[in-house]
Amino acid sequence: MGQTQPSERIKYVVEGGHALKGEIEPSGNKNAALPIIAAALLTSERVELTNVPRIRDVEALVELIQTVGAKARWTGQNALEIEAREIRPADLDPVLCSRIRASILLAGPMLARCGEVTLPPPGGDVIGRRRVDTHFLVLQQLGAEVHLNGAYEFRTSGLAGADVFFDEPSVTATENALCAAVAATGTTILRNCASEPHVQDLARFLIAMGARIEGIGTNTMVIHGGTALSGTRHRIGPDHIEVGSLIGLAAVTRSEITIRNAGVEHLRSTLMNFERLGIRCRIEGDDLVVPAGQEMKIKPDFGGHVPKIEDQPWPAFPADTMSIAIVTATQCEGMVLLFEKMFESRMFFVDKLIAMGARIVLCDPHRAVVSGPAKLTGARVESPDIRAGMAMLIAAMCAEGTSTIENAQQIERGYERIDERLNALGARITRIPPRG
Ligand SMILES: CC(=O)N[C@H]1[C@@H](OP(=O)(O)OP(=O)(O)OC[C@H]2O[C@@H](n3ccc(=O)[nH]c3=O)[C@H](O)[C@@H]2O)O[C@H](CO)[C@@H](O)[C@@H]1O
Ligand SMILES: C=C(OP(=O)(O)O)C(=O)O
Repeated sequence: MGQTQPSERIKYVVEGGHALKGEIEPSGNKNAALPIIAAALLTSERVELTNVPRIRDVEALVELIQTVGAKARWTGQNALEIEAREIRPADLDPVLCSRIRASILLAGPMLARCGEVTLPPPGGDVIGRRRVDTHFLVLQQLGAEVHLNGAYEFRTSGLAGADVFFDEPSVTATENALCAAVAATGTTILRNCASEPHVQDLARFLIAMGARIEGIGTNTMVIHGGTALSGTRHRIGPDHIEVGSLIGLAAVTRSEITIRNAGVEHLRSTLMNFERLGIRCRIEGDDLVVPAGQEMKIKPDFGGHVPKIEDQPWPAFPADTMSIAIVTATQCEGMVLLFEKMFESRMFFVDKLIAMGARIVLCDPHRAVVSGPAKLTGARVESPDIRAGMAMLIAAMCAEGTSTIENAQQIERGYERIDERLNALGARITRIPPRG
């Protein structure tokens, strides 16, 4: 079922300096598809999902739900059917779990269906410490016992609603709590929880299954648990991080592109921060036009002070768009501080941009000052994580000469057929090996 083997090394050879033109549609949101696939285990009935991104992380989670007994079948390029008639808390492959962060998302649904699950530690992007404490905190309050024994052992004799306060608005912990709470008896209140578009999408999916959830899109959700959950059909929403990536890409390559069905209601903080870099987009219905000839002048704060782009929990600027903002800023006139608060090593990739000619001072693991514009030159670089990989692809596309991006399978964990889709707009990306 996997499109590429885990051990397969992929590289992109990119010829820089080509402007793009045309229309593109974002894929479904990876971080919505993952909890929704896990939540399909909550019912024994058939769930039909469309607009599922066909990416490595999704393929890995599909393999994991098959291990516990679910039947999963791709019925189209982006259509996935799941039927979890009989589920058992089988041993999950530690290597597969360590490849994706989302393996932890099986905790809530498996507790609800089987009363137990043992999960090897999750993986995901290597961008700093990936804490799981919030997952334990919230699931314990909903009636689970958690033991650390190399793997994480979750067990419950019955989930019960509770008034839960999150120590931080963790995205995947909120998703686990939602799945546990819909199956718990009584009412649950989740306070200080996450509210990202993918959390909202999961909540809507659960409602379509029969759950009762209030407060979607806010940091307090109320769940009236214990309702019977049935099969349903659901379309995964567009990936707002991919939209942010496309905006940055269009701006630095001086291209005009139209992003169709961009999910504009989720783009306010993204658009606001690109405007700080002198990049303005036009909203036309649910499409987003990135016009050519952007000003690309960083707007100082009032009084001429250096402005700041910082990530924060939703609805503020998403952490996953930070690497894209950094590479985009290298092509803008002026100076800006980029402040990443969530992960200790997400910014380390800037040394690769510096090697290409970018003017960046990494002040500490969380803050970088970018001064632009800088002429970038093609180089051989390696992608450490999904978003840094995309940032390097963007850099390579606006650089003079040819670049090679090694470890591009990282990019493909999060972006579907990105080489093909960008080449259709005029990019020159050669994937090695070619797609089979
Ligand atoms: C599969 C999935 O959905 N992955 C996303 C999810 O990961 P994930 O759910 O793993 O990330 P969390 O939301 O739990 O937290 C991420 C990190 O940020 C820190 N933290 C969190 C909240 C906060 O207000 N302040 C803060 O500093 C945490 O300590 C942690 O180190 O959310 C992250 C933050 O949006 C994204 O980068 C990931 O793409
Ligand atoms: C950090 C990311 O993903 P994950 O949490 O799956 O590692 C990301 O999508 O940028």
